[in-house]
Amino acid sequence: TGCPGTGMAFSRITVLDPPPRAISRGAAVMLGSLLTSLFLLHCLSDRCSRASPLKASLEDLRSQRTKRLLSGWDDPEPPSAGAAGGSARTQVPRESPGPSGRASPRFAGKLSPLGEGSKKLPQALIIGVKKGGTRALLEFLRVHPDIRAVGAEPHFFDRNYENGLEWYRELMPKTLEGQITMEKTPSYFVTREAPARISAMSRDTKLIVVVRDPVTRAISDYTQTLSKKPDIPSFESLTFKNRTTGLIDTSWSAVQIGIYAKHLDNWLQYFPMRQILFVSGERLISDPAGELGRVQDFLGLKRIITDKHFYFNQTKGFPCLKKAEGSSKPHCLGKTKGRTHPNIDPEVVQRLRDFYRPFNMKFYQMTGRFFGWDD
Ligand SMILES: Nc1ncnc2c1ncn2[C@@H]1O[C@H](COP(=O)(O)OS(=O)(=O)O)[C@@H](OP(=O)(O)O)[C@H]1O
Repeated sequence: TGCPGTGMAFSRITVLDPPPRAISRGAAVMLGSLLTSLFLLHCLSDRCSRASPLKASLEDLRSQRTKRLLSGWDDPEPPSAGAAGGSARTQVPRESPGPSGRASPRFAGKLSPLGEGSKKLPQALIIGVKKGGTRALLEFLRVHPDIRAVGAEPHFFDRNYENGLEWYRELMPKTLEGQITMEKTPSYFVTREAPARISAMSRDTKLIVVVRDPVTRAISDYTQTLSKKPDIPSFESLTFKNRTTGLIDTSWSAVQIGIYAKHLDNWLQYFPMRQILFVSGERLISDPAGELGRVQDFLGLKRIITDKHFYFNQTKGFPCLKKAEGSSKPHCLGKTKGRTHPNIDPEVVQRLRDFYRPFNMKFYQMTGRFFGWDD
């Protein structure tokens, strides 16, 4: 009646004369261990986690949320090819497949052939100004082998801050040692919270602001809105609080954004002037290589982008790249850059010039650069 005897008897019985119940128990044990081994093998090959329907649906939800957030970007210019910039050292296709296997038009980055490098938080940002020429500057900078940039506007420090720095870092292209990660979101310049938030990410962040005559900037801004909503009131009527008294409506964002001195004051509470570079939007058109030279110096990079990279496209009326980054073809910015502006009543333009003059003077004084908007 002892245990060993029972065991022997059991094993003998199962081999020689298995009763039906013993067979099914034995088979169940074998099947169970077989299935367990298979499952373990499956997990070792890293498939079990992906096979989990719960996890899959959580990931779907997460990526859907990110997609929703990203689709809210207001840059009307879809990144021309490949949303993230790349290195000239790594001549590979501009778009890399997203998690779905398809190239994501906005954030697809140009990876180095082995996908090496790591995603880092940006060390330099183009923070403004809206309609200043920020897209042109970013597209030109991306030609530099030591710059990698997100093409779309992440709007992290204004709209998406609650997503956290990890979310932000994930948007960045991979960089190798010595390469600078960049992004541009022109609304940062006028976002009250942006300086503190960027400083909290890193006090050493280099900031670039492309500025343009505030009057033409306002008209450009209005032209963009008009292209999306053709029914809006005229520029002239939006400019004034009261047309007869000539009181300018400073709460209209097209006017507000151009009061550069006021916005700059806010940045200077958090960043020293030496960490901010002002690029002339006008010179970026008339002498792109000159402005790019200043930017490369500011970023501590070798002056690789020179005159040789640009040609003036007569049809477009703007400088274009002889070879776009990662390509051998000439490249101009898209149709939404360099729009024809509507004619504005010259009296209204003059009234705006008078309005901006003192702010411009203050801005020249603060930056130590004369931008020549009030000649
Ligand atoms: N090389 C080149 N090609 C085309 N356009 C150029 C270029 N350099 C500067 N610009 C000027 O850029 C203006 C658009 O500015 P942004 O790119 O900052 O606009 S946005 O805030 O991102 O919407 C855009 O304004 P509009 O002319 O009003 O369309 C251009 O004047």
